[in-house]
Amino acid sequence: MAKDLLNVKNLSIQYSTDEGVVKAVDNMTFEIGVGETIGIVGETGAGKTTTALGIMQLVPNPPGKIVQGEVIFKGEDLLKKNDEEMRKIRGNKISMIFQDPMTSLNPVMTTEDQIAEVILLHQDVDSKEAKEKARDMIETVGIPRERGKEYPHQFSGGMRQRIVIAIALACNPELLIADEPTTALDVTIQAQVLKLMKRLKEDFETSMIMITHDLGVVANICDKVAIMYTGYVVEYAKVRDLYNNPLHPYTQGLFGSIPNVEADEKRLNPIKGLMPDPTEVPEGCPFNPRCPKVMDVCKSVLPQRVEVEDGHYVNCHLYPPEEYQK
Ligand SMILES: Nc1ncnc2c1ncn2[C@@H]1O[C@H](COP(=O)(O)OP(=O)(O)OP(=O)(O)O)[C@@H](O)[C@H]1O
Repeated sequence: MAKDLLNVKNLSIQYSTDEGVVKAVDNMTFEIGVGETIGIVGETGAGKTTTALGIMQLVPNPPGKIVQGEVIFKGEDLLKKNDEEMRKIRGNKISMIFQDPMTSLNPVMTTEDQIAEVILLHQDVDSKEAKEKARDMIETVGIPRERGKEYPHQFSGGMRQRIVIAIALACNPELLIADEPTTALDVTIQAQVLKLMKRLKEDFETSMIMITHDLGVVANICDKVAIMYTGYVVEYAKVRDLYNNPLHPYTQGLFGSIPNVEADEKRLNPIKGLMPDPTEVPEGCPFNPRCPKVMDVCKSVLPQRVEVEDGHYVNCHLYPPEEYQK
């Protein structure tokens, strides 16, 4: 069993809005071992990005606030670090890749200068060495090193995202957080970028959090997965266990929403209904109004996390703790 690099414990993050309080992340717990990748999956608004921002201490405050929890990175709680300490960690030990590469790149700076800037900030090298390392990174992500002299607009979308990956990996971070890194790209380019990320993660032994709404991406790249619904993790397991034996009706619904070519199904079975208004999440289990297996208890009592098989956790009244507690 890999040693834990990151332990997120009971993390809760809220936003105060004019409409009321949004519990964007509610009592979230997961861990990542060295070299391991976890997928965080959920529909839009489930709280995936807020989880990432919480780990990086980048939740905008106001309106956001971390109300409880711990984010233990290599034995130290990041939530207890000050701005200066966090600046040294971000981009160096923990990096983040966002959905749209254009928002992360500076349009008026050459790509090699942008990578070199990060290296200079965190490593004890002069600018010539930093530039050389930057060109090495450009080559590592599959772009000819001479193109480092070019500006972001001279690259295609897929190449820009490769540059963003090069920036994120420039200081060989121990943890990479990728927030829907391929969503803005064409399907064929998506596959190439994912393949690249998978290879780099293995070469550099980087641990990774992959935020996505795509279960295919998870199957491809992740070791573990947390399924989120309205800020709340409903199921958490090794990828293989979750795919072989999805327990939560919401997870089962997500699988029912994927076209299955082999089964030659005529129609999909999308989950009925919509995610609730984030300021008016239903009492009890937040999924209860959409759940095909809803019981009375689901409408008033929030289910607790139960370990149904080794390392496979679910929050659902169909799995009462007394039956599964060892
Ligand atoms: N700055 C903010 N102010 C108020 N509410 C916010 C803010 N940022 C996020 N939220 C709310 O918090 C909840 C979680 O949002 P978050 O962006 O973390 O979800 P997500 O799962 O990453 O969604 P997406 O896939 O669309 O990025 C949503 O209800 C969202 O409206």
